Amino acid sequence: MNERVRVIGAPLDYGADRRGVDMGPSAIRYAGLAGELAASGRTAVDRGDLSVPRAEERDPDAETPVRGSAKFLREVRDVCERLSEAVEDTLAAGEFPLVLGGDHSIAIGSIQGSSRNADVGVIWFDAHGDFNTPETSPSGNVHGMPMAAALGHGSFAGTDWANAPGVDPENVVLVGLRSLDEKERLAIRESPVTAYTMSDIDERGITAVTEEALEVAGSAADGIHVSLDMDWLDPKEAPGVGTPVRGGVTYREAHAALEIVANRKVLRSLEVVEVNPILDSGNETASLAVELAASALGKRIL
Ligand SMILES: NC(=[NH2+])NCCC[C@H](N)C(=O)O
Ligand SMILES: [Mn+2]
Ligand SMILES: [Mn+2]
Repeated sequence: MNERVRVIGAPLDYGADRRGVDMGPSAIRYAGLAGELAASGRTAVDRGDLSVPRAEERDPDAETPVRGSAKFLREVRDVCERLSEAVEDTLAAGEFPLVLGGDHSIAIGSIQGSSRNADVGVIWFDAHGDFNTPETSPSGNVHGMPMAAALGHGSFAGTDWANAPGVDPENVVLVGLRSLDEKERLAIRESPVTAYTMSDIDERGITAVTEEALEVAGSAADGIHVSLDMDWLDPKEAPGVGTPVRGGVTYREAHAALEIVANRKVLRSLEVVEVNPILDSGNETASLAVELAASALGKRIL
């Protein structure tokens, strides 16, 4: 893993129907990101935020190049294209990309950038599968689609900006699922991706599940992209998210999982998404996002 960390903010809220998640990068920095990265033994450079046009000036239903419903897809595409380049440049410079969301649609850009000309596995810590397509999505929100977009499902097939050909679905692992839409559920079952629900974590424990996830994702030759959706955690720990679902992982389980990720030394890129300061209480979700990023990057107590 590269010692120098490059922080890239992606203050995008077009993929979610809740405003406020665009303030995530700011809240995460305010919660002490720089200090925690230093405490993880990393040298960090903050490249600031990608620019995102204001939503008030945009038309959610402006014509999009796909069938079905995908709100603000043009805007999501615009930001993801620039994010993909930023992540690719970071890796080319020998630095580690840490992407701050923004809603989860930014994963389309970070996964593509991380896997450009590389063989990369993905671990997706999330209450949701984010495996909808514009055809199956009940909401039309693109933050429910990034995993399907990366793998080229539905009308994302053959869309250069969205697909990540360097990611083999055999090396994709979803961890912590507890809220799936009906068609999304079938798509996950039919796909070669590996999925662990909260019941798997209940039965086998977070340590065994994370180790197995690393085994599966880690068979990709060039490392793993970890996508951490803060709604993976129980809403009691992380209230500041747009789509909370009861019954998530605890504070300790989340730290344990990310420490195990760090121990493997296969992490290639990391993103933390869906922090919504408007819905948060006392910036605690942003603080937790900072702590968990530090654990993933190797911070230890002793
Ligand atoms: N990244 C997220 N928080 N995704 C939530 C997705 C919710 C729902 N499954 C949808 O597609 O609309
Ligand atoms: Mn989620
Ligand atoms: Mn998500």
